[in-house]
Amino acid sequence: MSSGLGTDLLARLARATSRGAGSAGEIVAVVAPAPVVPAARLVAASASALPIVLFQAPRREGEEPLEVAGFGEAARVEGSGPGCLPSVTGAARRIFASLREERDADAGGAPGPRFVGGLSFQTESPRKEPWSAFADASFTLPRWLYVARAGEAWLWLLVHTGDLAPERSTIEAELVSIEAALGAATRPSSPLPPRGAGEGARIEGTSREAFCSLVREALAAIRARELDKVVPVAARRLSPARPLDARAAIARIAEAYAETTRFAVQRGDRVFLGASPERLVSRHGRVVSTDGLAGTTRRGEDDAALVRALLASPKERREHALVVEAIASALGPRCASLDVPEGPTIRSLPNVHHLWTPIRGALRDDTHVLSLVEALHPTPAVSGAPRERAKAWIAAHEPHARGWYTGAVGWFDAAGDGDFVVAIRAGLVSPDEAWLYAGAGIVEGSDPPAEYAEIRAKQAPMLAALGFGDIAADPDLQASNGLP
Ligand SMILES: C=C(O[C@H]1C=CC=C(C(=O)O)[C@@H]1O)C(=O)O
Repeated sequence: MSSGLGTDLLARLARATSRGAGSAGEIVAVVAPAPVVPAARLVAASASALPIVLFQAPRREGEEPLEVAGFGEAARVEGSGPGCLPSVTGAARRIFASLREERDADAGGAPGPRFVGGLSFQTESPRKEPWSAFADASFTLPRWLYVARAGEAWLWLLVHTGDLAPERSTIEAELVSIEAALGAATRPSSPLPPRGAGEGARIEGTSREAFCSLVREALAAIRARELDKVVPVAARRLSPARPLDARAAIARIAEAYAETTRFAVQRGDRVFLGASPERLVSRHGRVVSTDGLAGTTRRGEDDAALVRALLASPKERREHALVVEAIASALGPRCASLDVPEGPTIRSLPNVHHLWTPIRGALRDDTHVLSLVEALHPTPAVSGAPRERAKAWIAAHEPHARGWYTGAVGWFDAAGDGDFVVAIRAGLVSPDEAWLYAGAGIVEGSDPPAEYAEIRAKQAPMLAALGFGDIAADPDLQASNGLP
C-alpha cells in the first residue's frame, strides 16, 4: 500500500473485525484521517468505476461547510409513490441501527457515515426516460465516504461483516484507486473544458417559441385566477459527437460556482449533477435553516442598476414573496421560533442575481430532516402557488419529464441531521447525451421573451462545464445547431 492512509484503514478494519465477529447483517464502519482536498476534484480524479455521490456545501455565515464524496454503495434506501419518505426514513434507521462505528482517537471528530441522494419533483410510476434509473426517492450509504470539514478530512470504509473474507482483494484494489485519486486531487486540476466539444452536437428540446407559448399559457391561467404563480421548466437534450465526461464537468462547475452547493448522484451510467444556489432545508440539532430564493436578473456591465431594478420590481418581489410565505407557513408550526427577515437581499452568482431571504428557526422537537423536506418540497420557487394547482398545471403542460430536476438533493445522518438543496442549475449527463433544464417563475406581469432569456442565463453554467459554452454564447452556432 502506497500511503499511510491505506495501511491505517486496512489495519483498523482488521482490528474492528477481530474484536467482534459481527452479527449477520451488520455493517462495520472504520475511519482514518485523509488529506484535505476539494471533494469535487476528488470525484473528478477518480478513475474508479464505482458510482459516485457528491455534496459540496459553500461557505455560509456561521457555518463550517461540509464536503462529502462517496464511491460505491454499502446500502441504498429507495421509495416510490406519494408519501414514500417516511418509509425511506424507517429503512435508513434500521440500517443505521445495524452499523457499528469503530473510531480511533485521531478520528474522534470525524463526521459520521451518512446517506446521500435525492428525490424527484413529482412522484411518477413508471418513471419516464431519461430518469428510469432514478427512483422517486433514492439515497446511497457510500461504501467509501470522504468527509471534510474545518480544515480536516477523513475517509470512511463501510463493509458488511459477512462479505469480508471474499471481498478483501476487491477492497484493497478500490483503496489503491481512491488513494491515487486523493493524490491527484491535491494537485490543481485544469478546469478548462475540452475545446470544440459542441462541434457536431445535436440539440433538441424546448425551443424559444415553445417556451414562450408555455409562458403565455401560464399567464392565461394566472389571469383566469386559477393560479397565482407557476414555474414552467424547459428541457434541452444535447447529443455530442464525442463522449461527455460527467466527472470532469463536476470539477469545472465546482470551481466556477464556489458560492453554490455542488452535487452529483450517479445511477448506472447517468450522473445528475449541478450547482444549486438554493438551500431547501438544513437541520443541525434543533437549528433549521432554509432559503427563500426567487426573482432573477441577468448580470451585466450595468450590474448595480440591474440589482436596484430587481430589488424595486413589484413583479419580482411578488414572485419572491410567495416562496417566503410558503416556507414560513410550512416551518412555523414546527418551530419554537422562526426568523423571517422583513424583505429580501441579493444573492449574486457569476451568471445571475437573485432575490434572497435566508430563514432560520429553532425546531420544537427532533424532527428528522426528511420530514422537513417533505413539508417544504416543492416550494413555489419550482412549482408555483397554490401548490397542488401549480403541480397539476405542470403535469398537464410540460411535454418532458423533469425527473429529479427541481426535486431535492442532499444528505442525512443517523441523528436525522441533514442538508438539502433545491435540485436546480443541473443536468443529467451520460457519455452519449446530456439533458439540461431550467425554469422561471411566472406571475402576472411576466414577459415571455424575458423569461426565455432568463432560462438561457440559468443554463449557462452547465453548458460551460460540459464544454458547450460556445453554443451558449454564439448566436450563429446556436442557429447551426438548430437552436432558436
Ligand atoms: C426554477 C429555477 O429557478 C428558481 C430558483 C430561483 C429563481 C427563480 C426565478 O427567478 O424564476 C426560480 O424560481 C431554475 O433555475 O430552473
